[in-house]
Amino acid sequence: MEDPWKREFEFAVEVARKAGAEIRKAGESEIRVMTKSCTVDLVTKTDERVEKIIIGSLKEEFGEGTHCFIGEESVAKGEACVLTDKPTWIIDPVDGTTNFVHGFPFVAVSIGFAVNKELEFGVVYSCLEDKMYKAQKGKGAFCNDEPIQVSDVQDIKKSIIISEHGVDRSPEKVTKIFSTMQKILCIPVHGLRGSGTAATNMCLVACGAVEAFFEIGIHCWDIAAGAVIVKEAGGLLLDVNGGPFDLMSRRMVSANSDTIAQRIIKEIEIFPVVRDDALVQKK
Ligand SMILES: O=P(O)(O)O[C@@H]1[C@H](O)[C@@H](O)[C@H](O)[C@@H](O)[C@@H]1O
Ligand SMILES: [Mg+2]
Repeated sequence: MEDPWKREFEFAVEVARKAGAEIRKAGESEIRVMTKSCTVDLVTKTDERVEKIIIGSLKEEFGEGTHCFIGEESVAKGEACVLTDKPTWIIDPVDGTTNFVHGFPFVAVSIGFAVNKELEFGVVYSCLEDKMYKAQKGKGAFCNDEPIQVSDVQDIKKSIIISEHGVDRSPEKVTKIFSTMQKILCIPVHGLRGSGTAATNMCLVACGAVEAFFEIGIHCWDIAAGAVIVKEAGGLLLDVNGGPFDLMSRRMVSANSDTIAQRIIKEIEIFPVVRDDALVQKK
């Protein structure tokens, strides 16, 4: 099978590893914490610096203007968040920023790549675990170059489900989030987990450590890379209402099978979120 984006894929792995080393080094010294949308939506100088390193390296390697970029911290500063047909890098420089600030050991660099709005490959580097997850469309999923695949558990009562509460602390949303988690827990499932980073959660689905991850409130940069990795590991992605996966919708279910996905979807109490491509952009 032809491999038109091989060079971009291989370079993305290199850049993710370099970015991970920067994050580990930064974690050894004072971390300056700032906030974005609310007091618990944290960002650090490391997030911003690492995103600049990633995008700068990609522009240097592939030229200015040939590719588009959607980066979490660039969007936070007002850059557009619109997916066009052009080759587009979808980047979360530090997924699990709150974990990074607290020294909780799950922090990932997430680099997705889409062409004609189709995800071509994804790289997630869990840098404190030194686990490099990667996948190209049609070519399987790997962790540290070993093939990975989703769990074969079909009985929801023998599953672990992973989700996150996000940064929105409004009572109506928190109630829906925890009511959903309570319903799933009391199916009962073996357990509920949350690593604190969507990208890592998706890789845990891909390697069979958990059966499904769902979340309402994530962003395209949290899940673009993980989406390819889950699919190439034999999993599937859906909207939380059971419809087709929509990268920009800020909600999704990723699972090892449709059986598990549909059982989870039955319990999810949906609340509205503003799409990534409807975010107000810099004038
Ligand atoms: O803000 P980052 O750390 O990039 O993303 C985090 C996780 O990916 C997500 O799952 C979590 O719910 C979110 O709160 C947090 O922003
Ligand atoms: Mg992030």
